[in-house]
Amino acid sequence: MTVQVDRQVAVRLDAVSKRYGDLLALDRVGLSVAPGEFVCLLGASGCGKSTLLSLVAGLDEPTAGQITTTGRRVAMMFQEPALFPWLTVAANVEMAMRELPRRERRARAEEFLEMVHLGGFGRKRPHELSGGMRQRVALARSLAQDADVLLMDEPFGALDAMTRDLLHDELERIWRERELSVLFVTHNVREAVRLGDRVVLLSSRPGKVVEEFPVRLARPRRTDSAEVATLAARITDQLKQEVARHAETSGRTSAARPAEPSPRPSAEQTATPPAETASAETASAQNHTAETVSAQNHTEGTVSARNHPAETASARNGGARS
Ligand SMILES: Nc1ncnc2c1ncn2[C@@H]1O[C@H](COP(=O)(O)OP(=O)(O)OP(=O)(O)O)[C@@H](O)[C@H]1O
Repeated sequence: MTVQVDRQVAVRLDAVSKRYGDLLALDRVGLSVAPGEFVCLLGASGCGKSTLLSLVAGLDEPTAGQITTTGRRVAMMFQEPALFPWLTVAANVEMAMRELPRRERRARAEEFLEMVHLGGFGRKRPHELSGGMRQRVALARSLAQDADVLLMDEPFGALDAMTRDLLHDELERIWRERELSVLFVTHNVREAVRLGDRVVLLSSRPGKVVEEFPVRLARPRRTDSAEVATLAARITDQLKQEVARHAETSGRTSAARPAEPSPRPSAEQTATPPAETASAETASAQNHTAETVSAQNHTEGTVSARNHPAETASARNGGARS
């Protein structure tokens, strides 16, 4: 493993591949996120988006290639907030700051809860909060890790449209205020255009970067604005082509070889994505987190660099894994 510091990028993947047995999940992916940049990652179900995030988080190792992160700390947020149900909201946030003295931890937890507009909810238990509020707690916990790189795996996928809109606004505000670098996975093309400085499209298995779309629209954006819709439609067209191309390729492959059982519905097995969302392909949205992140890591909620030994070198000091 090479360790290097590069302050010019928050995250960089150089020719990163990941193989699970016979399955090539990612194929020589090249991608970078600049410090302070917000990059959204889109692609059909099963193209390797979560795999990519877990490699960057250090939860798994690439089969080939190199990953460089320069963040002091990398925090990860999942679709399910995974809070400890027996702890109060404040204690859940404090968990991310175990190295601090108790009094300081408490004060800082309250600050972070204020930041996500949950001041005064610290004594509640997670079950007393709505889904959106729980996700805010998860966001507060990520921030409490003092992360400057935030990896987000469909964090708002399970929320209703109105709550999602509100959280988009809050995430955008916090991203700006704290100068975070964000790599955000979503199936929702409009969400990607609403939030991203850049939208990166991954091909279907194996996952590979097929196109990048800079989003040059003024902020704050509205998910339902004409400008967002126009770019989202362009990206959706490209995504559809990619899904169709993959269906053709895998059709040829399966004609040559007997089909292997698939652990989850793939893009080509389901309906063509409707305009501006890739999520029609994903019957797996609910299963997703459970499938790709171990229960243990997940219980830790926002997995911090500190909590994961493999992340330590890169996340704390900036470093590269290969
Ligand atoms: N631990 C694992 N062991 C074996 N195969 C895996 C593992 N994790 C992921 N895969 C496979 O790798 C491929 C990519 O999975 P991944 O979850 O990264 O895709 P995704 O794009 O995030 O999917 P979705 O959009 O449905 O969440 C899939 O075919 C999946 O079945």
